[in-house]
Amino acid sequence: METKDSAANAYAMAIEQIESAVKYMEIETCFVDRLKTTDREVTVHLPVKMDDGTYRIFTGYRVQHCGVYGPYKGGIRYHPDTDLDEVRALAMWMTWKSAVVNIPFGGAKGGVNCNPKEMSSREIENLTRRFTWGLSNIIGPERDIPAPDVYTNPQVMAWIMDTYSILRGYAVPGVVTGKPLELGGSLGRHEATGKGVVITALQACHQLGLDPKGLTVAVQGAGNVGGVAAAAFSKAGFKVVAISDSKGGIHNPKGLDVNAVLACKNQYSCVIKPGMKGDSVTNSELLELKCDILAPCALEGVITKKNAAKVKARIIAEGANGPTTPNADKILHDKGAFVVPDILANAGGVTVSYFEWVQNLQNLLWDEEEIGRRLEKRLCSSFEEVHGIAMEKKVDMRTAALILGIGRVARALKLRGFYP
Ligand SMILES: NC(=O)C1=CN([C@@H]2O[C@H](COP(=O)(O)OP(=O)(O)OC[C@H]3O[C@@H](n4cnc5c(N)ncnc54)[C@H](O)[C@@H]3O)[C@@H](O)[C@H]2O)C=CC1
Ligand SMILES: O=C(O)CCC(=O)C(=O)O
Repeated sequence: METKDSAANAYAMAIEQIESAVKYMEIETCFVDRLKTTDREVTVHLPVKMDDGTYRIFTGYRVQHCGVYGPYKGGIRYHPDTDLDEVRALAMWMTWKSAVVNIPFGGAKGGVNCNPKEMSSREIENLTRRFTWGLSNIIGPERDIPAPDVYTNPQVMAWIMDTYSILRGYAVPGVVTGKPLELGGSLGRHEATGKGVVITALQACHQLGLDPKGLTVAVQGAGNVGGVAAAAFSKAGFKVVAISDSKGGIHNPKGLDVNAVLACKNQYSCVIKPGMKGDSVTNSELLELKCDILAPCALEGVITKKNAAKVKARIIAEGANGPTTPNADKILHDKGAFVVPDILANAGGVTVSYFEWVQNLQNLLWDEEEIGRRLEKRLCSSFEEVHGIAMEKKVDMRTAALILGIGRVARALKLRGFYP
């Protein structure tokens, strides 16, 4: 039961989602209980030398939810609001996501409670090396493979890889994905999540009989996911009418010059500056704009029971993890909105991370065309599977994706010998 209907507790959201999905499944209670708990939760306290010579203690987490399929997998976020419950939820969503796209990874997530915007590059490097050292016994190419998430990037992955490699005594590129290309990163990984949002949104348009040409899109978030998604929507013929970042957004109903907005973000760390064709918009206003597709690509818990009825988009393509609360899901479903859930819409990232890991283990390099082709094929077939379940069981796409993901994980647990 959802009481707060906000991002206040992502873990409560994740548990409520499991409870809704299992109502449509034949699954023993012991599996449900097992999947509501995590395999391992590590909290580390990290003394970090700051540029002024003082030390600050940061708290970091790595939660491994379920590793029945293979190594745990999931990003690491650096954010001032990160806490254990958020990381637990994100780890659970990783388990379902990998299962939905049928990738042999378990779910994990990591986070450090910090504000990287107020830290120098050296301080972030010191923090990252300490964090890696703290996790060094539980991560590794066969154990748990981090990747970028909010406010981390390929450089942070390079520091993780370097620290882990120093501890092992040889270079271990497969310990992280989303690395710089020079260190064994994969072509197409940077673009994968945002492109995946567009690939799955196109599938949703197809299901609804909508011609994508000229459909309007509002994108919340202008980082790795939102920025790439906005550019890919525009390239695919959609009209992007709004883009935001943490400071607010820009809106132009006639369509934005996406490249100019992203160049502004790159140069000035904001999406709007005087002289640009568009009006400023707050992040909450953006969610309620008149548009055909809304792509929340920033943080969790932004579409709630307070604003869901005011969302005008016909398709919600969830680039972010957990942007919609369970109460909001019901409201959106009742008003006929088509939600492409996070564990499908943003699964392009982990899919190409899997390709990166496979390339690292085999010491080979696939070209970008091959990666793009494999990514599209996997996302489209996963969309079809999820949509098929939604039709058969008469449920929304999130419930269908959870039924698929939870079902696969429960079957794997049973085969491994986790019997009632
Ligand atoms: N990077 C990846 O491959 C994947 C990321 N995700 C999810 O996508 C979301 C975004 O992640 P990234 O783009 O990687 O992070 P990022 O750090 O590259 O970008 C985050 C963006 O969100 C904006 N933002 C931060 N707080 C905001 C707020 N309160 N309102 C509006 N915008 C805000 C930032 O300004 C920035 O533009 C997260 O939910 C993450 O878990 C999901 C799958 C894969
Ligand atoms: O690329 C990965 O391994 C995971 C990315 C991630 O953190 C996510 O999908 O939420």
